This record gives sequence, structure tokens and C-alpha cells, in this order.
Amino acid sequence: MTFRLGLTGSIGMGKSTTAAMFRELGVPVWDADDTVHRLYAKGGAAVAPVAAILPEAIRGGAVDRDVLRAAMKTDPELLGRLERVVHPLVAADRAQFCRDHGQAPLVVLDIPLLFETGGQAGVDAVLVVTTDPETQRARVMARPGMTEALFDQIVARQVPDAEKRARADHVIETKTLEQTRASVADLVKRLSGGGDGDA
Ligand SMILES: CC(C)(COP(=O)(O)OP(=O)(O)OC[C@H]1O[C@@H](n2cnc3c(N)ncnc32)[C@H](O)[C@@H]1O)[C@@H](O)C(=O)NCCC(=O)NCCS
Ligand SMILES: Nc1ncnc2c1ncn2[C@@H]1O[C@H](COP(=O)(O)OP(=O)(O)OP(=O)(O)O)[C@@H](O)[C@H]1O
Repeated sequence: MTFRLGLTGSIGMGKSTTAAMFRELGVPVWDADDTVHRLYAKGGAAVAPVAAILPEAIRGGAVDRDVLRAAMKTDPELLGRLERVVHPLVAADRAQFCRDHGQAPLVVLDIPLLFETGGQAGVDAVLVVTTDPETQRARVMARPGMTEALFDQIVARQVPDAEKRARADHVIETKTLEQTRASVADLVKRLSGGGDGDA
């Protein structure tokens, strides 16, 4: 039986970095954000439905995220409309990944919106990554194309960090890479042993 560990955390909390550490240890990782990137790429299944919502977002046959971000700044309804077409496609991709890795003892499902989309029903335990709000904001603001307003808009759609931590089975701090790597190794050891992870 495969143990499915859901990995989540608010924007900039360190999901991708932590997911990479699971991969380094040989754990198969599925990534919701990466899936959206594939769906938005040329030939991807989200291109046509996004074109129906915002035709100018299609550049060279792919969805252009810069255009989406710019449009979101003036249209607060846009993100919700995107979610309605993108989320079912993401869910189908995730189901296929779980079928493909049915023999693995442990898989990680990196899902930014796990709590927001009821994703905890499809996993055996939830790992939340976290850091303090100042570090979170500084990390996200360091990204090109990000503004304070867009950061606040995205955070407002996410379950607050304190609630995520309260609902988690496991919590890992992402203060330093060394500390996080050690916590990940410890968790993999516990969850790959065939136990229920509570030990
Ligand atoms: C808003 C968009 C244009 C921003 O693109 P960009 O390349 O700048 O960032 P990226 O996609 O890497 O997302 C960064 C982070 O933003 C947060 N985020 C993204 N979409 C959402 C959302 N719908 N609600 C809340 N947070 C979100 C997540 O924490 C994510 O890890 C893009 O994320 C998008 O098209 N989102 C809609 C699809 C969606 O809901 N994706 C979420 C994963 S299923
Ligand atoms: N364990 C850690 N120790 C120190 N710095 C970290 C750690 N994890 C992440 N970071 C820093 O935080 C930044 C954001 O991390 P990451 O991209 O993993 O976040 P994320 O939760 O996947 O973000 P998003 O929700 O926006 O996709 C990284 O660029 C890195 O500099």
C-alpha cells in the first residue's frame, strides 16, 4: 500500500524546496504547480479553456502567466474563473500519477491549495511547511513580477498559516536548508516503514 503524504503551505513557505528534498531521497513527488505549467504550455489541456476566458493570455500557443498576472490586478474575478477550468484538469493528472506509482511505499503530493480544495480527503497525512510571515513576504516579493497587492490577493485566497499548522499531521520549519533536510529525512524514515506515521 502506498502512503500518500500531502505537502502544503502558504505561498513562499518552502513547498518546492522541501519537495526537492523528498525527491533527492528517491520519493516520487507530484507537484500541482508544475502540472499547471504543463497544462498552460503549448499543446496543454488548459490552453483552449483559458483562451475562452481571456483570449489575449495566449501567446505562441501557450498561456502567458505575465498576461494573467497583469489581468488579475484589474479583474479580481479572474483567478476564480481560472480555477474552475484548471482544477479539474489538475485533479485528473494527480489521479494518473497515483496509478503510475501504485507500487511505491511513499509518494508526496505537493498541493498549495490542499486545504482550500478538500485535498486532505485524498491523502493519508498532511505535512505543512511554514516560516514566519516576514520571511514569507520577503521571499515572495523577491520574485520578478510580484507586487504587494498581488501577494495580498493570493494570500487572501489561502487558508491562514496558523490554521494550516493546526490541521497538519506534521509540520516542518523552513528556516534553514540543513534543518529542513534533516526533518524530511526523519519523516521519510518513519513513513516508509509501513507504519501509520504516528509513531
Ligand atoms: C496566478 C498565476 C497566474 C500566478 O502564476 P505565477 O507563475 O506567478 O506563480 P505560480 O503559478 O508558480 O504560483 C505561485 C504560488 O501562488 C499560489 N497560487 C497560485 N494559484 C493560486 C490560487 N488559485 N489560489 C491561491 N493561491 C494560488 C500558490 O501558493 C503557488 O504556489 C497562476 O498561479 C495561475 O494561473 N493560477 C491559477 C491556477 C491555480 O489555481 N493554480 C494553483 C495550483 S492547482
Ligand atoms: N528550508 C529552507 N531554508 C532556507 N530557505 C528556504 C527554505 N525553503 C525555502 N527557502 C527559500 O524560500 C524561497 C521560496 O521557497 P519555495 O519556492 O520552495 O516556496 P513555495 O512554498 O514552493 O512557494 P510558492 O507557494 O510560491 O510556489 C526559496 O527561493 C528559498 O530561497
